[in-house]
Amino acid sequence: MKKALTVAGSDNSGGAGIQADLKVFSAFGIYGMTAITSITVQNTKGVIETIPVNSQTLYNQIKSIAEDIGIDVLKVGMLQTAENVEILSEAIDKFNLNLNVIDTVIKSKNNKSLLNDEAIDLFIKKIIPKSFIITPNIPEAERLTGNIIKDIEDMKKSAKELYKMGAKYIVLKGGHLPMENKVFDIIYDGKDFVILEYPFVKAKNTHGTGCTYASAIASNIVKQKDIIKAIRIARIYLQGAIENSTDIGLNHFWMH
Ligand SMILES: Nc1ncnc2c1ncn2[C@@H]1O[C@H](COP(=O)(O)OP(=O)(O)OP(=O)(O)O)[C@@H](O)[C@H]1O
Ligand SMILES: Cc1ncc(CO)c(N)n1
Repeated sequence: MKKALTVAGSDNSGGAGIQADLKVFSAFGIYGMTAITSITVQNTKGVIETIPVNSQTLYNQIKSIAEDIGIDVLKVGMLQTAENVEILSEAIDKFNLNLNVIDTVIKSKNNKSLLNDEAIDLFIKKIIPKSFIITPNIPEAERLTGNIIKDIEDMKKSAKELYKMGAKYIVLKGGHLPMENKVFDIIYDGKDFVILEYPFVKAKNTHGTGCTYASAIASNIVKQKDIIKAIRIARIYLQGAIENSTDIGLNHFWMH
């Protein structure tokens, strides 16, 4: 059984963060493990409170798993503090966590900060160059590049600039920019663009789509070498989770 570690915040409402990641790993038959960066208080309406975990405790959580059970793939979500960014960078080097999916979480849907302003430059400097895949949404890509993104051409331009920051694959998610009832994700590997096009679903609650997508990608890149195929499988799974969602949120187990 492949083993995945998620380094992320706890979402007590179960839709995003650590809780979503563990559901996704389970749906794909992956053994899921956690290193919690922040305890958040949230519900279907949004994030109410965030309490960061001490960065040494974060490091110890990663170390205890890396030195014992082992980590086949790493998924990273909310980090909240500069100290957590710094310690994660050390842990990636120390434990060779090079097969990873880094979700560039900056803000929640209700605009609550999930990565402090002073941590963003450090994240660009220390984490993006060590990333295998990064998965920014449109506002995050705008914040990281300084660009304004209004259409697919803008998405492609920003994907190229994000690639130059050092990740091997960029998955620029277009959920915030629906066009004619369609959503587009742009994948860029430094050479070619792949565009994934899906119908926009008028779901009541899509809380946690970003976390769910990133952990589905992590679950699949550890199973097979064709990265584009792995991302496609993750996107099909995500669409099913959205289409089968309820008022509470995504249905992570729609395949079962
Ligand atoms: N209503 C929708 N219908 C279909 N696909 C969607 C919808 N909303 C989001 N998606 C898809 O979900 C994925 C995540 O997109 P989005 O840009 O919303 O990420 P996110 O903002 O990081 O998510 P979150 O912050 O809620 O975790 C993308 O693949 C996007 O295309
Ligand atoms: C813990 C956590 N991570 C990420 C997000 C972004 O969806 C959230 N709302 N909560």
